Amino acid sequence: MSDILQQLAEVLEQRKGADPDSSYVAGLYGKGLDAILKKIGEEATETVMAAKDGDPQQIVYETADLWFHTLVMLAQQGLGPDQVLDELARRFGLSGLEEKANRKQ
Ligand SMILES: N=c1c2ncn([C@@H]3O[C@H](COP(=O)(O)OP(=O)(O)OP(=O)(O)O)[C@@H](O)[C@H]3O)c2ncn1[C@@H]1O[C@H](COP(=O)(O)O)[C@@H](O)[C@H]1O
Repeated sequence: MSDILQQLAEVLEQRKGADPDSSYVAGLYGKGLDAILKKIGEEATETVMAAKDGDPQQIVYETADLWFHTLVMLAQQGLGPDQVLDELARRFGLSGLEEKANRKQ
């Protein structure tokens, strides 16, 4: 797995239980799941708008914001990037149609 995803996941774990005023992530945890999900929605919209504008730097910036907030959501739910990467690895090599067929079972 990407080193930075692993390192970031570890920091996100460390922020659990921290004073909400002590950091951005601790503050998000303190606000609860709905606040985290709201950020994901906002960052997804900003990513879409960046892609429509076609500015490569902005697309990367907004996608990083989206990934980051998704990682916060995973951590809040007791999950991490490992599980998502494992799922992508499981799908790798399957065609889209095979993956779709698997979902129906
Ligand atoms: N990668 C990030 C990261 N990406 C984005 N952000 C924050 O996510 C927010 C993005 O939201 P917006 O673009 O809407 O900006 P904003 O208006 O300032 O957002 P709000 O504060 O109003 O929600 C900003 O506050 C960014 O600073 C991040 N905050 C933290 N990290 C990582 O998380 C680690 C832990 O962060 P702390 O808990 O703050 O120490 C840090 O060491 C970083 O590695």
